[in-house]
Amino acid sequence: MTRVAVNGVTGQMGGAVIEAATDSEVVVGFATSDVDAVDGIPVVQPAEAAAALREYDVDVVVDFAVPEGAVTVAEACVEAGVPMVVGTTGFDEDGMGRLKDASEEIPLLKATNFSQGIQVLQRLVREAAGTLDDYDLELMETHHNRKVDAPSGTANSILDVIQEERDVEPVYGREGHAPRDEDEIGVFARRAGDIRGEHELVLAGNDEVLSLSHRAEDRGVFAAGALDAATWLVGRDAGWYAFGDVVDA
Ligand SMILES: NC(=O)C1=CN([C@@H]2O[C@H](COP(=O)(O)OP(=O)(O)OC[C@H]3O[C@@H](n4cnc5c(N)ncnc54)[C@H](O)[C@@H]3O)[C@@H](O)[C@H]2O)C=CC1
Ligand SMILES: O=C(O)C1=N[C@H](C(=O)O)C[C@H](O)C1
Repeated sequence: MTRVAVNGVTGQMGGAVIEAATDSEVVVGFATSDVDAVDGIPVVQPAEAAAALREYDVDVVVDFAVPEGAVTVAEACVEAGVPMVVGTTGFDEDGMGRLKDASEEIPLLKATNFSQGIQVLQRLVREAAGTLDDYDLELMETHHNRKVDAPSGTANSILDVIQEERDVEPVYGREGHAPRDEDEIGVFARRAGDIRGEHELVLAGNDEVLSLSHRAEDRGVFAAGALDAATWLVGRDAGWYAFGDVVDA
């Protein structure tokens, strides 16, 4: 059974991973929270992660924390020689660079969204944006009121796909009095209630509208995808991997 450490173990996703871990075993967690254990699982401060990875004989780390915490634990994984699945979003350029550096030494798989549905949505977006190349594009995401990064990592990943197909410039929200430039893509982030994660791309033109959307119903979908990725990653060569590699396996 794969022995998993969860970074961000006291968070919403940490709890979802613990609940979803039926074919894997969560043996230790990392968090800055002032608790000794969660559901009987020992909680260790991130600064002690390298020693804990050895002590608990961890096969792989699953991360859903904050960017600075993910980088700290990635560097502990390099020290301990342990693969890492990174689910945290909202990294700046420095953080992404430090994750890439870690992937020179360990297998590291990063995904802004561990649902298979979003993987398929991104493939549909590529086809639609490339084919309907003169349609106006507008992107909206909606999440719970505790989410601190905006737009979502998933929305940014969808934008990356679109910008590989179309020469568009994001406009983050709109206010004032001005016409829409044809090379704009409006990007909107809504925060309300406990919405798990909704994403919609609208493609409008030629007297028709195409809408591509995804709604996560439970955090378990992300936890299951991350655990599948974790099991898949163990034993692979050092390098930078994507969730699409797992979905296509
Ligand atoms: N890739 C994916 O499929 C998904 C990604 N996420 C991302 O996962 C992250 C966490 O989301 P939630 O669980 O909702 O957040 P949360 O706020 O509920 O949990 C964050 C956790 O990180 C811990 N933490 C804070 N500072 C830390 C540090 N320096 N080192 C280690 N741990 C630290 C907190 O104690 C807490 O346990 C966010 O970036 C979110 O966007 C969330 C769902 C799915
Ligand atoms: O914070 C969340 O909850 C989620 N964050 C990820 C993101 O930023 O895209 C993935 C998912 O949408 C849920």
